[in-house]
Amino acid sequence: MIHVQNVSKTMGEQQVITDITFTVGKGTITGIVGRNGAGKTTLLRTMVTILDPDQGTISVNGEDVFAKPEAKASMLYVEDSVEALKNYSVSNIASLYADIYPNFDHDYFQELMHRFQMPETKKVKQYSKGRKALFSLILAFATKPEYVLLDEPTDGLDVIMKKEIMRFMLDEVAKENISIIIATHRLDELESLADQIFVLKEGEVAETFQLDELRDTYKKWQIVYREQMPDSLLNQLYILQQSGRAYTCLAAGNLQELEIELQKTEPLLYEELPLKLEDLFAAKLGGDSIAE
Ligand SMILES: Nc1ncnc2c1ncn2[C@@H]1O[C@H](COP(=O)(O)OP(=O)(O)OP(=O)(O)O)[C@@H](O)[C@H]1O
Repeated sequence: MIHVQNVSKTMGEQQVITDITFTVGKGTITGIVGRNGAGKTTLLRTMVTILDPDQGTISVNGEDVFAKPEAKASMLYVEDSVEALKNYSVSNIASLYADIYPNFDHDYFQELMHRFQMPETKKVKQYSKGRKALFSLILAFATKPEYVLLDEPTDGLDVIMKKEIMRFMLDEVAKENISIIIATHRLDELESLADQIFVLKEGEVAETFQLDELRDTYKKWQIVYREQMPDSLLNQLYILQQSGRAYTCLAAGNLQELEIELQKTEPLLYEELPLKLEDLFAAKLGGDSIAE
């Protein structure tokens, strides 16, 4: 677990982050969302001890990262790392990583290179922007960290590449129990993946969204009727999507009572679907981006 507790940081004259507190659990995806200049990079750089906080503490698995530098070894921060190495070949960089990171798994690296059909012979600078981003992630995950911190990992990439990278990250979380912390200005790219999202505004956590809490408050149902959903129920649910007589909806309030009412309307079928943060945003904000 990572604990960020009351962390503040001033850069030059400016208070860049103020009193930030949050926790990152194992095998989860955390989004740090905010506009340019909100303090996302400063927060990530402070977490991995590149910057010293003015106040507050950061601990990983119970160890303070400033008091015990080895505590930060389980975190890997990906920040344009490939840019600095762009004149090297892929195999040179893999060897370099193997030297620096004791857990670097060469077989896994090869497997990932193969899975994403990454040409191996090239110098990294010959990769497209999307391939460079993917290569950074392959390197990161091949070092088998517990926590990966990513700064705008899909910035400037096309939609297909973004989807590929997002799927890759979800896979890693599921298979390897890795925790990922992603800083981005695009809420919409995270809301279907993240377990929790912190919205940073002018260096402060302005809003927090947590899937765990959401599960206590909401239910998501898919309901199919012979005809249409009766108005009495329709008025009590938030319809996320309707396709003919099939409704995907969000229920809040007295969930037990609502389910009884739902059963009384005799739908052809209904089932509960897993909740995602994006459902909440759709219901609360009508899909507007809260990062704007
Ligand atoms: N070395 C520095 N000296 C003075 N101010 C700085 C320094 N580094 C960052 N800042 C200021 O801190 C603020 C937050 O920067 P930061 O890079 O953390 O934000 P960000 O949310 O990551 O934004 P971006 O997406 O643009 O990188 C900005 O206003 C920036 O000008």
